[in-house]
Amino acid sequence: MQRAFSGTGIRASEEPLLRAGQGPVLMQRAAHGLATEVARLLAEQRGRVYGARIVLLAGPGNNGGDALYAAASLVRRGVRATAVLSPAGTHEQALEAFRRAGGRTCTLAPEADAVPKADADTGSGLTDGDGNRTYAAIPEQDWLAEAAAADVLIDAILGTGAHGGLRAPWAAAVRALQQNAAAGKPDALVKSRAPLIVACDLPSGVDANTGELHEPVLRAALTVTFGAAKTGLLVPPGEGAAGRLQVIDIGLSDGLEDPVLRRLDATDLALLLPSPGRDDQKYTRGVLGVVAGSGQYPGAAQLSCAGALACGVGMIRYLGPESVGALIHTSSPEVVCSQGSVDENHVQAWLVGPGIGNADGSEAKQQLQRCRDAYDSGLPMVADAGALTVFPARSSARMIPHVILTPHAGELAQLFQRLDRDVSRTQIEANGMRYAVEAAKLTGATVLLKGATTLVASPHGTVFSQSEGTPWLATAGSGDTLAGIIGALLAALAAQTARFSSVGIAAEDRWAAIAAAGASLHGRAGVLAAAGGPLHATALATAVPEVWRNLQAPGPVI
Ligand SMILES: NC(=O)C1=CN([C@@H]2O[C@H](COP(=O)(O)OP(=O)(O)OC[C@H]3O[C@@H](n4cnc5c(N)ncnc54)[C@H](O)[C@@H]3O)[C@@H](O)[C@H]2O)[C@@H](O)CC1
Ligand SMILES: [K+]
Repeated sequence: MQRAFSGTGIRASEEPLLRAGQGPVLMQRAAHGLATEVARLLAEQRGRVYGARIVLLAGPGNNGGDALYAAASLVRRGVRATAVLSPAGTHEQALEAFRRAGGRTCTLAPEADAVPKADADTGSGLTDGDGNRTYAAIPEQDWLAEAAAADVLIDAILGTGAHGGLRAPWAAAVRALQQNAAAGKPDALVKSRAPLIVACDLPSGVDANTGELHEPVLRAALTVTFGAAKTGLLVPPGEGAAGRLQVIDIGLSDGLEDPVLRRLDATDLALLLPSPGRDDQKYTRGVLGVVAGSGQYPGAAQLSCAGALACGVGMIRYLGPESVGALIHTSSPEVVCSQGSVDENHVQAWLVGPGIGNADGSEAKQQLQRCRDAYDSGLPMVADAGALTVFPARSSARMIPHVILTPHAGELAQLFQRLDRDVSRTQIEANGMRYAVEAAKLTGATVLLKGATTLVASPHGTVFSQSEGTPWLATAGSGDTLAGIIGALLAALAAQTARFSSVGIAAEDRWAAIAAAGASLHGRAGVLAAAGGPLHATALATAVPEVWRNLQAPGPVI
């Protein structure tokens, strides 16, 4: 399981080490990790490190210091490195090391434009007329051209000490880089690809605690982060700006408190996914009740059932219009369909809401009533799509973590409105973690916020973040399948608290873990079904069993 900590928490864990004079050691570990990862990237891209060109944007704090030390060691391996420095100052020892190694520098002008001035104390030689050491500087205004020609651009402007976004002159410098990239520079005749951007610790402008973006932000291909993953790198929109994440161990683990956020990995899934015991029968393996579909949206019911069946549910009892039941029978004859009531059906969990429609007709009213009855039954349930409009009407003021709400950002905004909280879809997209957590607290339910990165917030404060999917998953019917997958896992796993404790998840957080496991399975199935190309939702459920088999392959299942 991957764990992420707030930037503030990581800084707090560094404090005792800094007081003990370990700061320089930590910085050297960070710099070594960054240099190793950049060298690896250069070797992958170019076949060798020697002769590569890098540019680093070095801010005034330790983040810039890390990158300057890293670049110094790369220069010693034959890399041509240019550091763009902050007019507000630079980590002095790191700058000295960089210059001694042969790195070139220029300093941004303090004003708002991006035109740099050459360093006053620099020249092209190694000593001046008085025998004082001098260092190489690049001519004025050349850093943008140097950046365009570079293989790698290191963003080391701000780290965990940042307050808000970039200010002048760095904001102007980053915008100038972005404009060059948008204009197609570098010229394809000169160089075939734009520089790969590597973020030092985190992309500058990403809030380490929340993942909020303070534009302008350079989108990184790789983020090399130190000590532990920062929360902001595993939640949207920060995760999108961070690219691939590489965590460098610098020896902080002893001081790290409880993680803010967790991410289930393949090993966790293999341990958590249900598998039938010798004496199991269909009723003990989990019976899922499904209230989905309408004359208007019959496919949503079919897809939900297909998602649940793909997860090996013991039985599905479908409640809904006869016409929808008939369609389900043609695609999934194993589903038991009826038009009965919730009370008449014995199940372990309910999945309610996909495609139930929002018309005022008697059919839709009956489906909505079934959704309410399922909620009143007190059984574990997934409330998706149409069911979100009735759950919860007001803050429940009690804990109902066994109720998993699965909104996308727009549906979550509507949920907030029903709770008299004015939060827009845009606000939710800009800070998903904050609002998923708030919605879970207000409703007492478990809230799964769908997106490229799916967040699951438990009302007890635990947050999971899963990001295994592909953008091809943004297609009609994808959410219905996800709801079915989670419903099946809920029916099978709700009572199996020991399974969760075996991977370090408290019983009270198992609901959120089930939702996260469902999101992970769904994302993996999407990647498999898409295979790099387009995907349609019916292919998703078909892909789930193969994902499942591959997960179970590496080791024994408890
Ligand atoms: N503290 C430690 O023990 C370690 C820190 N490390 C590195 O140090 C970084 C944190 O270093 P710092 O605390 O020096 O912080 P930063 O390097 O993030 O920079 C802080 C500096 O930037 C300025 N600043 C803050 N917000 C700004 C903004 N929006 N626009 C312009 N300037 C702004 C501040 O005035 C301050 O001078 C980490 O991200 C990591 O890269 C690593 O070397 C590992 C060890
Ligand atoms: K940075």
